[in-house]
Amino acid sequence: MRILVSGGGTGGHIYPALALIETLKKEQPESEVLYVGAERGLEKRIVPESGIKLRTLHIQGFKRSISFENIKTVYLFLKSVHESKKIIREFKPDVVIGTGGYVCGAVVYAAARLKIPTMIHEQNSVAGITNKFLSRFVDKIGICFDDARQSFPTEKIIFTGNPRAQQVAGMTKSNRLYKEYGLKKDVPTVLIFGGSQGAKKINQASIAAIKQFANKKYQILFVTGRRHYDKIMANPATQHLPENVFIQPYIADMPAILPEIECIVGRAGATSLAEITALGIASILIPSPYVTNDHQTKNAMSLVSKNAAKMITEEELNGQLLAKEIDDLMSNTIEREKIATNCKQVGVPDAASRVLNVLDSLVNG
Ligand SMILES: CC(=O)N[C@H]1[C@@H](OP(=O)(O)OP(=O)(O)OC[C@H]2O[C@@H](n3ccc(=O)[nH]c3=O)[C@H](O)[C@@H]2O)O[C@H](CO)[C@@H](O)[C@@H]1O
Repeated sequence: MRILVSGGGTGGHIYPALALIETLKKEQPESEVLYVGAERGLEKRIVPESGIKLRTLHIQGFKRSISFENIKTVYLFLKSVHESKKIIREFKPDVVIGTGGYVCGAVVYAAARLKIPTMIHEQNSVAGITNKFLSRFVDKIGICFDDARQSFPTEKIIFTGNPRAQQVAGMTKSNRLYKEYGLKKDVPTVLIFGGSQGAKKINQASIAAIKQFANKKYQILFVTGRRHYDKIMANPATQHLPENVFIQPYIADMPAILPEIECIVGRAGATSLAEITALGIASILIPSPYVTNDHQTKNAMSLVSKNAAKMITEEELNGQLLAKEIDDLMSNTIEREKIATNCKQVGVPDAASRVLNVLDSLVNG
């Protein structure tokens, strides 16, 4: 199969695409893949690191308020559609899939106009603007939450789950935390991170909680996000860290460390939730209130309502509450294991194969 993949902006749209490509390479090693991303997206770094061919487009997202920038956005979109058609004619894909983010708006739209079979993958419980726009033109739509059905034409929808779940589900404990990140062996680990970009409020609360983490029976791996790291490491509160607190800017290979994590504290981005549910890890979710239609709260509630995760709102978040919630969960093994078991029940560990089946059916009829 020749497949053109597009999606980007943030890790939540890129990692599902990469997981899909990984499964494709395993199941159909002769297939050819081209990734089209945005010049300014996180994909520019992440995709080549995975050894996948990348072409980029100069494109930007719409501002929510009316502004002059949006005129530029329309111009860049039309230019990118034109550019995408050129890339598609050169690469000659059998099928094109978009995994969200504005860049795939231009690429998938161009493919549909050229009558190439197309699919989009929606990771969230509420559709993003790009996928909503594309839903009119594409052949199939893969979803991960039943709530997303409301956003799309029923006849195109297939429940697939998020391909990243399959990548993570195949992982086993590897002692990576100890060998690569210097954490202690055989001490339960709490991972704190704010999505693929880091989250300022979660970072502030974590810094405020550092002293309260000292002398606990668990250790903390606090991942700040690359752009916040230097400032955080210059903060007086991080100068003398307790022995059980470790700080990193970013974890390049998150699936490899997740099997070693006892509890996750983080945003409720859809791809993070796919990972958490694939393995069954207890979590305390702090949804970002800054995303379209508050979709992270809806993502989080889909787990909280099944007692498959705990939740703190960003409004109530502070260092004291964060330290207390972590301590309560880490001190109560029975509750933690119950949450982890419920969490695993909602996972879709074969999601990448499910998406590939849809793509195969589009190509082979
Ligand atoms: C602010 C924003 O627009 N967020 C959206 C974005 O989130 P964001 O990009 O933060 O995405 P997710 O939380 O869904 O996924 C983050 C991904 O980055 C990985 N990771 C994170 C930190 C790290 O150090 N290393 C690493 O590899 C995680 O393992 C995960 O695979 O896309 C998601 C779609 O999936 C949406 O649900 C989120 O609402």
